[in-house]
Amino acid sequence: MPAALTVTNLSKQYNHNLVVDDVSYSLHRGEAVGLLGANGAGKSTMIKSILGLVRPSRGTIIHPELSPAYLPELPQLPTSLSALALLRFKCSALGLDSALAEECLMEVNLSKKAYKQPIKQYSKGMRQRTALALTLCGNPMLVCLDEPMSGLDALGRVEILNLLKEKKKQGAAFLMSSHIVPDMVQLCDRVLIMAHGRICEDVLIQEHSLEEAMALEGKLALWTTT
Ligand SMILES: Nc1ncnc2c1ncn2[C@@H]1O[C@H](COP(=O)(O)OP(=O)(O)OP(=O)(O)O)[C@@H](O)[C@H]1O
Repeated sequence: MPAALTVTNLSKQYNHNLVVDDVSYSLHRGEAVGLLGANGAGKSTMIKSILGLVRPSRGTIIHPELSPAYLPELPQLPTSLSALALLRFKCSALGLDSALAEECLMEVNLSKKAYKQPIKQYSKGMRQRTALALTLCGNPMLVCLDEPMSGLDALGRVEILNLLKEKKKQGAAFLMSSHIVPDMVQLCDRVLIMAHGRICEDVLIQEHSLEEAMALEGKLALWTTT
């Protein structure tokens, strides 16, 4: 099966600061890969390079998707629109039936009474659910998520993890950056530990268990203190 994403010898330098340093990995359909590392390790820069938002200094990025779906770390939503209007707009841009807009909002469990309210009246978690619905609308096959659980309460995190697991089962490939290790372990099949722009370790996740999350926290601590 062809890879959903292949990154080869990717580097990004800002002036004299090498923030992504000769990184290579691939991601297959139905696979989720996590990016774990301290603040400034280069996770967001790597994701933005894949999306073409940052021009790499060196290396190649290959994916069959015309434009991968993206949830930015700080989603900017048009706050005068309602979630429903926004999702209808996205459906029509993708050539999909606008009736799907409501389904997308139901998937992320946005409260029904918020559907027609302007986004400026939403809480942080409601905005995050709307941004996730927008990202997942149309069932994209390659999805880059930067801190997807940001602002979600405990139940919301479980709901969204279950949704992402379901999309993964349907064949979507995920590249996800997060600081919440137990969430990452639940979804991801591999976790790349990053420090100073490099991949220090590629950790296989087999059981998706709390024990694996604790072991991963330990490995992360080792790499971020050296
Ligand atoms: N536009 C830019 N110009 C110059 N330096 C930048 C730019 N964007 C990011 N950097 C630098 O690149 C490095 C990596 O940043 P990046 O945002 O990729 O880190 P991160 O791992 O996503 O961190 P966090 O966990 O805090 O989100 C940091 O040192 C940051 O200051």
